[in-house]
Amino acid sequence: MNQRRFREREERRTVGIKQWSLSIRFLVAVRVRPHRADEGPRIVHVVSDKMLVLEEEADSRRDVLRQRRLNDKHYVYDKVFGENSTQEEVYDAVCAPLVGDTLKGFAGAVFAYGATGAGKTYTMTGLMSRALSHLFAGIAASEQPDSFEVKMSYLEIYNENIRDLLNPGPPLELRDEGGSGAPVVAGLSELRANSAAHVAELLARGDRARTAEPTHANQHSSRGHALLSVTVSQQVEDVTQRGRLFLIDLAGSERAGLRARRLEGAHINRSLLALGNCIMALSGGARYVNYRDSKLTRLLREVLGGRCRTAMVAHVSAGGVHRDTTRSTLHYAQRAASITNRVERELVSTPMHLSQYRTVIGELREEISRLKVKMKDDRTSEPDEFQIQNQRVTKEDSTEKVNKEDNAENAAHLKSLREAIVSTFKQQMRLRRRLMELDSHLLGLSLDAERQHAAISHWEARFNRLYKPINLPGSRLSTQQSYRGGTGLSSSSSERAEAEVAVEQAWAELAGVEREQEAARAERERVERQLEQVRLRGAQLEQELPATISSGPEREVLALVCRVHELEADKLALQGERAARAHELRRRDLALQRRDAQRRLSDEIITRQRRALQEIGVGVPPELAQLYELYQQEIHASTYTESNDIYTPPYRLPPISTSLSELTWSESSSGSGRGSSSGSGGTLLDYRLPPLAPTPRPRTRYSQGSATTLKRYASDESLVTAAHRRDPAAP
Ligand SMILES: Nc1ncnc2c1ncn2[C@@H]1O[C@H](COP(=O)(O)OP(=O)(O)OP(=O)(O)O)[C@@H](O)[C@H]1O
Repeated sequence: MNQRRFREREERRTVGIKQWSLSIRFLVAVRVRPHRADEGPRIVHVVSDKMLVLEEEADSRRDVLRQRRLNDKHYVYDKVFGENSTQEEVYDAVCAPLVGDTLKGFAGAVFAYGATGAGKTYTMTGLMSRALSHLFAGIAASEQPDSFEVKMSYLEIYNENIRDLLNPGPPLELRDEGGSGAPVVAGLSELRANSAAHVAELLARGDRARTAEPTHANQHSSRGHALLSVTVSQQVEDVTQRGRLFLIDLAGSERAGLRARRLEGAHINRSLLALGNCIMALSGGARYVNYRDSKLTRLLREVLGGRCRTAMVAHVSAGGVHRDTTRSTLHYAQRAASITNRVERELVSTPMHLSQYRTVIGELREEISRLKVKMKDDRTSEPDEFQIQNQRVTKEDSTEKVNKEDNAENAAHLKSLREAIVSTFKQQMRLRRRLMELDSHLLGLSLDAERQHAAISHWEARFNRLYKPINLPGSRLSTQQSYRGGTGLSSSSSERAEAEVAVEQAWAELAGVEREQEAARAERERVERQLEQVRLRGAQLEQELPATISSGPEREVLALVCRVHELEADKLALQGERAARAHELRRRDLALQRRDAQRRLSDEIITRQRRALQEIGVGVPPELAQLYELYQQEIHASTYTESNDIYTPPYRLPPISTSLSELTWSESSSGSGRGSSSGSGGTLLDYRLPPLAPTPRPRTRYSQGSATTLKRYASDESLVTAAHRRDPAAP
């Protein structure tokens, strides 16, 4: 392709680039795969290039959890590609801007997300070949095509094992290079690509080596994440500029339903969850992002955490049989998209005092440059006011020559002093930043450790009987051994295998985290000592100032430099506070997530209990009905406060008024009602519901029927369930 054609094409592509506004670092697009006749009615409708509608079930009255989803849902993204979209359109809007970035020495990434058979591989195949042709065309059209070198590697992560797709063999090890360096896949082949045709051949070879199996939705389903990495190096004078493009075809996001696939599914879900967490943390401006949770995120640390642009193309099928997976994909994508927008809001709400500091620092810097310019002018032209006054008091008989020599000597001394002070300031700033980074890293590591402990506790709780016999608190190894050696587990062997993998990984991660904590603490101490030395040196230099400086503007410049330094230090201190606050918020977020999970379970319990009662024709005692109603009001009240009505979490308890009238236990039928209620205990047991609230509140506190008292307990699920449990037995 010659230069003119390349430019024409580039101009066309700028449309896509413009759509990708600079404020969006993370672009979220959705592509709808063409509908097939065997997939049920079409339920996904593309309304515009940014919006689509998901039709919900028309008749869901029998499923109360779904009643709130009766209305069709609208979803908005940065870009929506309909069923007739072409590979070229997707490429131009999503990938072309990143290829432009790669040629300029930046990194970029595109992820294909979605359930099995939704079209991820189809899209990525199109993007991969186009991206590489575009790269080679860009290089050929450049001024110095020979200064470029293109290398590619292609790997697969399957069951947390890394495989080289260009040179298949045993699993490869992912090694942390230490510090903040990107991890390296030991032994991964990185081949030099000479042309688009050569690349096509390499890609085809890699695709053949991918792990694939037929699934219910796709005869040729890729079971692992495939990651193509293209590195473009350019020699610019004596510097090598390096751009990188990652194109990632993620494994299907659906839950592995088949038992045989449970482990595979656990690994897929784990890495997709880790990826989602990283994207959310990054989009939310978090200072610490946990990449350690999966190999996928560890490998993508460079691209996710750097200042590069990333795109996610979520894929959905238009047919009704895929409704659940489609909904879940749309939610995942919407969550990422909505959080991206929140970044802008957070920037606006930067604390006022911090922005004031910035303004003052900016003003001071302006002042410094003004004075510097002035000083330069003064030295080369007229003497300044200070010098004029100096000259006036200087004795008439002093020779001009002596003055000049003195001035030159003074100026040289001042220059070296100023340089020394500025250099110590810079050193101090660098060390302070490093300290902050280390603090933030340590905070993140403690969160990381907490998460791993939580994961271990989860499995411990689930396999309680396994842990009980050997209870040696404080000794991690022995707990682990007790886990391995334990018996009496009632779960299936695949569950046991899943737990074993998860617990082992959690312990390994924890050991890694602890090692990293130790190293970070040691480094922190070292940096602190260095900082103290530099600060002492700075103070000594500052002490020299009044004695040696005779020029007013010079002194002023140095005083201002000192002031800037102080303010910078204050700014860093504030940023540190902010990081600590952000850490606290993340901790609370975790707690909220747990509360949410508990609430969802409570909703589920209540719904099932009601369904069970309805099925056996048992009424609900009036006070319990009232509690239901209050619970429902509480849920509605919290839903109201949500500004984004488009995305409503699917687990809210639906309105119950209609069904309530059928269920309400009437006073006239109280005797039989109570009798049936006690019968319902057996039915509930048949459903194998877990034990209800452990500590029922005294009945008198809610049986009085007072609205205010009831309101106080309305959001307390344990009370609702406790009420339910106690009522059948009530006299
Ligand atoms: N936009 C599209 N236009 C035409 N056909 C498509 C499109 N997207 C997907 N297909 C076809 O649908 C089938 C499934 O697509 P694909 O293999 O890309 O799904 P996938 O999401 O990668 O699935 P898996 O996760 O199981 O690998 C393929 O036969 C593919 O050719």
